[in-house]
Amino acid sequence: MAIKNTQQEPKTNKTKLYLTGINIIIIGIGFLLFISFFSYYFNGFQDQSQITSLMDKDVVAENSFGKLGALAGDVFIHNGIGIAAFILPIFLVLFGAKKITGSKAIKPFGFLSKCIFFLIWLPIFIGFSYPDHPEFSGIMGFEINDFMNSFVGKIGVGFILLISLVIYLMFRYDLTYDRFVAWQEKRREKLRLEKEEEERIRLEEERLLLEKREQERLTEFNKQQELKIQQRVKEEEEILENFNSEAIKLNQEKQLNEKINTETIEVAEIQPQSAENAFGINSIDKDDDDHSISLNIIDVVEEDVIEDANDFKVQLPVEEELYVEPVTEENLDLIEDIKIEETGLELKIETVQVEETVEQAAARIVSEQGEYDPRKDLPNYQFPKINLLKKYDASNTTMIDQKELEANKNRILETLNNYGIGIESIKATIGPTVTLYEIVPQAGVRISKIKNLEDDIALSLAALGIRIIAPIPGKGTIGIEVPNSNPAMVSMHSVIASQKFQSTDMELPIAFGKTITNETFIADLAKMPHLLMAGATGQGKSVGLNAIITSLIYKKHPSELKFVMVDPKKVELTLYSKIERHFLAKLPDSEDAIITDNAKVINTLNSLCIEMDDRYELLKNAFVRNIKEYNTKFKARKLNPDNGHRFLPYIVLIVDEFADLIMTAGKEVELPIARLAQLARAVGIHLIIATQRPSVNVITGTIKANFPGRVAFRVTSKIDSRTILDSAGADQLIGKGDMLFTTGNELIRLQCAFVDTPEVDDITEFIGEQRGYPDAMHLPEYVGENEGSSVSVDLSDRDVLFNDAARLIVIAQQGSASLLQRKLKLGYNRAGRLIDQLEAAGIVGPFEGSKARQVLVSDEVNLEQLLNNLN
Ligand SMILES: Nc1ncnc2c1ncn2[C@@H]1O[C@H](COP(=O)(O)OP(=O)(O)OP(=O)(O)O)[C@@H](O)[C@H]1O
Repeated sequence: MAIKNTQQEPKTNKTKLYLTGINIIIIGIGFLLFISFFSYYFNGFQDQSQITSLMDKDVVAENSFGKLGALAGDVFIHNGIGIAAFILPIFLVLFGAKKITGSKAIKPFGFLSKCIFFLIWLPIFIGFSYPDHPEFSGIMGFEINDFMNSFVGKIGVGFILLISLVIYLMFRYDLTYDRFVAWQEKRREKLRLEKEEEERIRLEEERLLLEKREQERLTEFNKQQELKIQQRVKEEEEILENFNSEAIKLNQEKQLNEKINTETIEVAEIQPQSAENAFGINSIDKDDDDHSISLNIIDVVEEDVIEDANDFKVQLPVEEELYVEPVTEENLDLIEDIKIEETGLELKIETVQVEETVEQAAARIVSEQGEYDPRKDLPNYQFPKINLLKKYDASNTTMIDQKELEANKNRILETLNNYGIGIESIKATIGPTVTLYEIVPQAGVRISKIKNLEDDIALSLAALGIRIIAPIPGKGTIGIEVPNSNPAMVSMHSVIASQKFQSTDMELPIAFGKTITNETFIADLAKMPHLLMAGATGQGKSVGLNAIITSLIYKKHPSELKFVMVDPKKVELTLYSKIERHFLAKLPDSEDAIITDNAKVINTLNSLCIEMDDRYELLKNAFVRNIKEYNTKFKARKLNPDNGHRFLPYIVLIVDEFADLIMTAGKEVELPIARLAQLARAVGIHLIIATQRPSVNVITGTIKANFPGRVAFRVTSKIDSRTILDSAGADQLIGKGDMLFTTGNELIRLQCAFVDTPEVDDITEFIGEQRGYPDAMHLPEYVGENEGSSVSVDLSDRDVLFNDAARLIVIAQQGSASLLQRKLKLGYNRAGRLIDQLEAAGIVGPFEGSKARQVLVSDEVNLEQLLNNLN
């Protein structure tokens, strides 16, 4: 057997060799035909005329493959199928190559089956489209087309060609109508996604542009601030220089006095021990009658001449020699001892007290008077009672019934099942308005698949507001939030009365409402530190604002918290005017504490910026970093109120309709808001801004970046939701206080607590009837750029400090507002106004940029005359 096998092998090899040879010939023929066909298109016309005499030896064909090539071209192209004839040599080459290599990648019959249709269709099509070029359609294509043309007409031929191509493609590519529709849908989806992406990019670009502009504006603002500071520093340096030259003058005078003293002592024949010892003795008067000497002594500690004070009477006979020690704080006691024990002199000396340190002084005052209690201003103030809030019907809080739960569960499972998604387990958590179904999908199910079924699940549950959280952060499950058919109302009463709120130690606790697990949810505004609220109209924004204000009022004493309320809608916050004297802050010259006029908003916001700067100054001087540390230090009486220190209440700015403000006042509002949002957190100024329209030109990049706390009630579009929350979701809420809250991390779905207008009315009434402060807290004055110009100065309405300011300026011969600020302890604005009045009265010259103003009155005598004239 083994021998037989070895004999067979060379035989098979040989067959293979033969076959390879044959296949090489086939490939060769393929190439030959291909080149012949190709060449035919260039030389076929010349060869055509000689085609009948090709057998004649003298006839030379132009074709690259000679007569044979010319013949092949004539048969296959001219008399055959035209350009479609190229299919044949390609097939031959592929066939031969396949047979030799055995490669699966080469599929000659696959190629042929794809092209066979075109062997017929293409010649007819070319004959139909280019009847003047039979060399491309071949006689066959030309004739068939001609025949069909006479039979069904030109349109008929075109129609048949088209139909046949469509049918061929349908079979070839399996193109059913469903697939066509699916393809269409896919295309539409792609277009939609592209559009969305374009929109996103556009919005992003818009946001970046606005941010850039914002940045530029802020840089400009900072530059101006810096210039102002530089000017102020310069003014102060000049004043310091003046003081120095004054000091030098004084020193010279003092030295002159010393000289005179030495001379006086010489006259009295009392020699100081040394030259230094004489320091401190201003003059010595000798009285010969009662043998006494009066020493007029300079207070060395203060380095100031204390005129006719400290007149030490030294009782001694003139003959006795007196050694006067240098007068310093330490040796005053010593002198006293010496005078009584050794010399028997009676020296009347004021006792020098050892200075207390700040800590010691604070401890002493605290032990005498106790810590500073800001609430002592209104000692009898009563916090609003909990029963002012309505409980609402208990049946309102009944939970979702079992049947609904079961039905929802089944529908969810069914829907997922229809899409081939298996579930391992499902769990329901019932919230006040929404029930959360948590599902664990079977291994291998893609989360995005479930997320995509959001609409299908909503459809099967026939409910609005389905939100799918895939996955729930930190849980590894997928959440499907389904609104309850009978939502329960979360009353403000229930959240305020909750243990969590009552025992919280947050600085500014806000009880928003309840979570999906029915827990009371409280957040600290001081930590947030600013809050942005958005929601379409009627979705619970105003109720939300009332809930926030109510929470704060229930926790804070009027001395600890002030609201600045801006209400362009004029009706939402008016109720709070009753607590003006307790909880509100306003500009000194405004009548209403609730600001409804947009022009006033600008002044108020700028005034808040001044308050912020003032507070930063106080914090800096107290060496603390934030309001909490500052107030603790102040309560411990470590900060002296004489140095301007005061207890700082939190200030919460509430703007009800921000979009309206931006529309009317634009950048003038945006700039101070952005400044406050960026800087005010440490000094206890917090912002709550609500808007119906969360579009990018209302909520600009800078504002957004500084408002990490966001609340979204229901909005109308995904884009709005993205603008406010940076993600979709708010468009799927169900309204009526259903809200999403975030501080930058996860989104929390909450049911906002409901507080009705009559309840707010009762609370404000309760507080308003109690004794309050004489007026709302006054914010620093702000004089707008236009208001402060000298044109509007009315000299008949001069500041009460006008005369003092004028004298100060004339004595110092320096027209600077900061001098007035320091010496008269004024705010920047009042000092600025005084300077304007002084200018109008002709006491100082006009504003000269960075230089101090010129003083036009040379001395006090002239000034007094001028002031008399003015009076
Ligand atoms: N937390 C809530 N619980 C129950 N119902 C609510 C809640 N919040 C709002 N609603 C209902 O929705 C209605 C509209 O709420 P609200 O006035 O707060 O809307 P809004 O967003 O301020 O509208 P607008 O912007 O037009 O002032 C309320 O009258 C109330 O019936």
